[in-house]
Amino acid sequence: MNSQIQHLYDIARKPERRIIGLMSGTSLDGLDVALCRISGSGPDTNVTLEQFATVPFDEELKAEIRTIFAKSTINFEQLCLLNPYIGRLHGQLILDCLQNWQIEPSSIDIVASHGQTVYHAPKSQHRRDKFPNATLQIGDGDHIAAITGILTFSDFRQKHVAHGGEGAPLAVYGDYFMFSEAGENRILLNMGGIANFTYLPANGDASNVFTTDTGPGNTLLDAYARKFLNKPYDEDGAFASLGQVNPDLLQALKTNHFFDAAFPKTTGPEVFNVAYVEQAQALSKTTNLHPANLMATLVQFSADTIAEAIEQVTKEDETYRIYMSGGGMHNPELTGRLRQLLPNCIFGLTDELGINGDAKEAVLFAVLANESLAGGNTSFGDRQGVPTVSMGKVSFPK
Ligand SMILES: Nc1ncnc2c1ncn2[C@@H]1O[C@H](COP(=O)(O)OP(=O)(O)OP(=O)(O)O)[C@@H](O)[C@H]1O
Ligand SMILES: CC(=O)N[C@H]1[C@@H]2OC[C@@H](O2)[C@@H](O)[C@@H]1O[C@H](C)C(=O)O
Repeated sequence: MNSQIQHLYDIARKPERRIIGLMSGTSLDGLDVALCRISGSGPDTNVTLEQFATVPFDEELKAEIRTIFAKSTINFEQLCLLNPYIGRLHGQLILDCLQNWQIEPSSIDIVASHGQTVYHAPKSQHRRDKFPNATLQIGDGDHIAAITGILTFSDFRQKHVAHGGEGAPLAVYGDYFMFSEAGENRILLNMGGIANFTYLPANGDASNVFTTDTGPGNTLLDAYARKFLNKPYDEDGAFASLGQVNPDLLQALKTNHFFDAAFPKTTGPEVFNVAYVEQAQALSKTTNLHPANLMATLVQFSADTIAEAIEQVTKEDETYRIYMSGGGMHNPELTGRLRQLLPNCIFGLTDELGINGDAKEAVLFAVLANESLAGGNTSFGDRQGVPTVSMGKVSFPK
């Protein structure tokens, strides 16, 4: 037997595994590196976050990725070059983090890498009947395994697509395994570039659990922060706080079939981008809006669409706790508006549940790899969008 197969088998049988989860999201802010200690599987999964770092991307790398990111027409050579480049870079960043933390790479069992999404195209978006849901993440796992010498799981989303899902959101699995609590209706709200939430009913019934994207989180705010402020984001919503919401533009922004589609559903910056906003401005005759008013309207757009989606799963006579994560939780303009819109919900952070909200998505991929190794038995019912599968492809270091 190939000794690497034996090694994989041995890791799968361990009572506890050390797994590094990696996430580089739609905001292109940096690589989230979460070193987790995980035991059990399925609803008995136990995660301790040992270390966490976000390694910021420099402007040069962001610019390279942006040449192909969420664009329907790109330079194919650039895509081909970035695939191994990002894999090697992620591998090197893992080694750097381990060195900072004074941890030997040989003590890590698995790397679980999301990669960089470069294009996301569910059927509802591409609308070409003969083609399935589609999504593409790059930063090949073979390069991460070769550089780090650590067994690597990667490319988690394709299996979800192969079983009828849209390849996202995958948060449903990790959120159910880590955060489901009998007796409490929970909503795990992640506000990254795109916002999504997981609904965890108090009865703990896996067949009622789902995660759905709600639309933009920070992606439009960041795009206009780059444009108006020459900064990667509007820190603490300071610029947005100077503006007034324009109701006509807000209405035009909310006019899109994505918001009428049933849960679970996904989207990305392929839809919600500067061109989308410019079109809404043209339709609502608000092209001359003051930049601060535009920013305030975009914050309201994110808040309204998140709140309206959450209202669809909440009942007036029940209590819900919302646990926030993702960069948007740091923006008081966004969270303040959400609190106003959802007065019946009690707001907190996933940190209260033991997982740092900035690390949550990276932890998810560690949990998914753990499930592929040691679980895979939890049924989420026979629903499209939450297939019961083991995700991730294996890369051996040699
Ligand atoms: N202090 C702050 N004030 C305002 N916004 C902030 C602040 N801190 C972080 N953010 C926002 O959070 C973003 C990063 O969020 P996060 O890392 O969760 O995104 P992501 O993981 O790339 O996205 P996705 O979940 O869509 O893949 C930043 O680009 C910025 O918009
Ligand atoms: C295709 C893709 O990368 N989607 C991301 C993105 O970022 C947030 C939202 O859009 C979510 O659908 C997903 O990531 C999280 C980790 C998920 O799959 O749950």
